[in-house]
Amino acid sequence: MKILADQNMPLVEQFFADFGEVTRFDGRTLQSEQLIDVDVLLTRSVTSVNEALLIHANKLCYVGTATIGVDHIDTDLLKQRDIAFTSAPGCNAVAVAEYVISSLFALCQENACTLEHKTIGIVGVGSIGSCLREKLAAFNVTVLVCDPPKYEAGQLAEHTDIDELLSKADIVTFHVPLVTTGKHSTLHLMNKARLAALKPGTILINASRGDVVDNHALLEIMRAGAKLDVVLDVWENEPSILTDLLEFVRYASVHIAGHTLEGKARGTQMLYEKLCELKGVQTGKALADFLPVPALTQVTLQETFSEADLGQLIHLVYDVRRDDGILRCNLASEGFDSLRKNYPIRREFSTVKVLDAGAYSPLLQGLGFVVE
Ligand SMILES: NC(=O)c1ccc[n+]([C@@H]2O[C@H](COP(=O)([O-])OP(=O)(O)OC[C@H]3O[C@@H](n4cnc5c(N)ncnc54)[C@H](O)[C@@H]3O)[C@@H](O)[C@H]2O)c1
Ligand SMILES: O=C(O)[C@H](O)[C@H](O)COP(=O)(O)O
Repeated sequence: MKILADQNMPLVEQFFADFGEVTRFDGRTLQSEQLIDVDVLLTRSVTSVNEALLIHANKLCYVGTATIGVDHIDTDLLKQRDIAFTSAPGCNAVAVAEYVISSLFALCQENACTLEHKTIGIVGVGSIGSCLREKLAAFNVTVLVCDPPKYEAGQLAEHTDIDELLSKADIVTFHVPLVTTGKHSTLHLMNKARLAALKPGTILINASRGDVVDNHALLEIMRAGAKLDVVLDVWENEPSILTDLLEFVRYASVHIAGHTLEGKARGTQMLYEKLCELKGVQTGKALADFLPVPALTQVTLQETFSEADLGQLIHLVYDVRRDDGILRCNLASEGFDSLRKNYPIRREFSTVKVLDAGAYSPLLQGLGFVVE
């Protein structure tokens, strides 16, 4: 079996070698000829899997994307051609939720405020939105959620209309798929009118897809003096992003919110499990067999630890400002894709055991730390 895998996908050889020969490709430049005689295609979000790419795919029987978003895949075409397909739902939900938590604590530190009594609007309450909601549950905050498709399907008990949510929220964070048609389209969900209507001081976070926020409109209102704390992980027209926006963005990163080692590796594992299912073989390999020991494994809290120190603990594991620095210092010389490819190792909160957490145990557990 010939397996073609994106070069930025970890652990493919470890998981897939028993199925056949693994060849790597550059996700942005994959050509249709490279799919001749290929049985399995494993992609990330930068490869459009469409008619043009599959024109020479004479043996393709399985396509997997190690991502949650599937806006780069023509799933109808795969169905028509009887090619099995899977994405990796939930693989990086924890990673993105931790990106948001890290951003919020960094902003609180720099703005000399706390999360207490803030109203946080989560738009899109799927894997990521729900994970973030759970992490925020132990804090004294009001969480408003907006997810019309889920609400209409009876899968969400409460729901706040987007415009009402935007009018009330101190913090609004987007976790929707990119949908370009229909009544729940998310293309420019944050258009100029909605951006302009945000209260001064609002924190606006987009770690979903760049096109969900109209970047030119955002630039326009920021240039006109809007007072927003903007955090952008995703951008319109990646990798050629609107660099003029950077000076108005508090934390900017290169679409890496989901790129913890665990998040990326879970994606590969999920594609492996699907292939095992398709081939009717047992899944003999687990993530824990391959993940390296993290650099930081244990932290002991002292009696003096208080909620004011929480940011320090969170940022020990992951500080979004590292990634902001990477983008600002290297974008011009390295380029967006290269910074994604060479993203430094990042681990999840669950890789760190917190000792002597005492009264902070529930809060820390809720955030995802292991508490003993
Ligand atoms: N920045 C990153 O690294 C990164 C990582 C993972 C996912 N993502 C993006 O985040 C998106 C969400 O991920 P997820 O795992 O939570 O997906 P998910 O499919 O589990 O959840 C998405 C939710 O958005 C809801 N939704 C759809 N249209 C909506 C609308 N118009 N308004 C409000 N809600 C709407 C859906 O009903 C669903 O509940 C992905 O589609 C992907 O594009 C980005
Ligand atoms: O949709 C997703 O899962 C993410 O956007 C994904 O983690 C990031 O994209 P990629 O690294 O696959 O290009």
